[in-house]
Amino acid sequence: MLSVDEATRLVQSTAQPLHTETVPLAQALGRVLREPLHADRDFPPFDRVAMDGIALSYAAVAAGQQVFEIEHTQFAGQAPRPLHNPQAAIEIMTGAAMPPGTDAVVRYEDLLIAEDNNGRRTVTVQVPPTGPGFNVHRRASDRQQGELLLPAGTLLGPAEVAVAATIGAAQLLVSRAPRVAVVSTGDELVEVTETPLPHQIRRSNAQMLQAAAQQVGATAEAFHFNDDLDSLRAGLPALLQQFDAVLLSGGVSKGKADYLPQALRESGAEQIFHEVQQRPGKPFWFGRHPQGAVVFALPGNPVSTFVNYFRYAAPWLRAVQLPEPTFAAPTYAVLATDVVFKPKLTHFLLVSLQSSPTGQLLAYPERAHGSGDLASLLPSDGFLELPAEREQFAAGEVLPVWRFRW
Ligand SMILES: Nc1nc2c(c(=O)[nH]1)N[C@H]1C(S)=C(S)[C@@H](COP(=O)(O)OP(=O)(O)OC[C@H]3O[C@@H](n4cnc5c(N)ncnc54)[C@H](O)[C@@H]3O)O[C@H]1N2
Ligand code: MOO
Repeated sequence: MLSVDEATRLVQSTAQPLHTETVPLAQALGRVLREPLHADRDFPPFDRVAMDGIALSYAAVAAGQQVFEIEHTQFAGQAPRPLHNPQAAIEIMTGAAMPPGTDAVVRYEDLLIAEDNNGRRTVTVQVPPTGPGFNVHRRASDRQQGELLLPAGTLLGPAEVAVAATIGAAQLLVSRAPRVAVVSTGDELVEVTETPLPHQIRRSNAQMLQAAAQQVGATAEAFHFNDDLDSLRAGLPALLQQFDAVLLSGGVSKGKADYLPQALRESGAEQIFHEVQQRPGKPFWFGRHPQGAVVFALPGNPVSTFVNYFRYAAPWLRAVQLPEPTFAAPTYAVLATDVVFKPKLTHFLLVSLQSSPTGQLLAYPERAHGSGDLASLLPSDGFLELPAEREQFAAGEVLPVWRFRW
């Protein structure tokens, strides 16, 4: 049977970059940038006043001057008017451009302003600036015009959206969202809005996969088939041709109604593998339509579907949005208790994660009644990957962790 590493390599080998599209900045969150973005101006674009107070020439302070006449007041957004008399000062606000002739700023907290009967205002500097540039955010001190800010392949979060906004990138070239068909199979499954009979359950896996695919920037449509070879044969070919990925749950193990591997093959999908040396999720079927979708047919037990989605499908859905598909390396956590797992299978162990006072990420195994225990996902933050070669895992061991909650 295929190892988890071999299965991972085969899944990764099917990732091809998706085409691009242009979206308005307001819709770019969570998308992957497919063009490099450079600074249109220096950051900051002018010598920026960093404190509310007065701007003056440091040379006057260095010469021992403490009292300055205020020539005028300048607000942010006003074109700067120069300082005429180098022994005077300009009252000034944070965000304004430094007026020509000034090079240092004194905060209101460090000065006293007095006004005489003629409305003439003078300022006494109580805490002098220590040099030119004091309380000034210097032009180009952060980034220079033309510098690369966001390379192609950057995942756009709020910080990236802000940087795109500041350089005037109102439209962004991003990866097209992966189009995903989410397919549940099974006669026991009813709609979420229905009241199940005693022997039925609601279709939770399809909702889960749809939500999870949306989380990585995909658009996901849901479909359902009963355990019936003819309806699978009739419905699957269109899905395989129209979508980038088809995520199925259920119908892939040894049951008499587990028709999916056969129906997928008859619908034009090539099997790449069936069954991986892992728990949960051993019956995982993976394949591809030569002109269409990559197919993740995940075992139907809810935890099995969930864990296998995050272990194989989510990284794939992220990778195909990159200019050159690459797969993020796993992160690591410290096992908090001893664990014994005897089968010769890679074990995906549900854990909750806590940061220790010494800065370690500690993984606490969560109680779970096997891969049918949907509710065991609730206290869990991710799953550890325990290698198949060993049975005993000691508290303190560092192991790969796949997080589904941050
Ligand atoms: N003889 C064997 N039986 C089973 C094996 C095996 O190796 N030999 N493997 C077991 C393992 S491991 C798993 S996992 C399951 C997976 O089987 P299927 O992928 O064929 O899934 P189903 O039988 O269709 O369903 C399993 C279970 O999950 C529930 N389910 C399915 N779809 C959904 C959904 N959309 N929402 C909520 N729940 C769903 C379904 O009702 C079943 O209870 O097979 C073992 N059997
Ligand atoms: O894949 Mo099954 O989930 O081992 O129970």
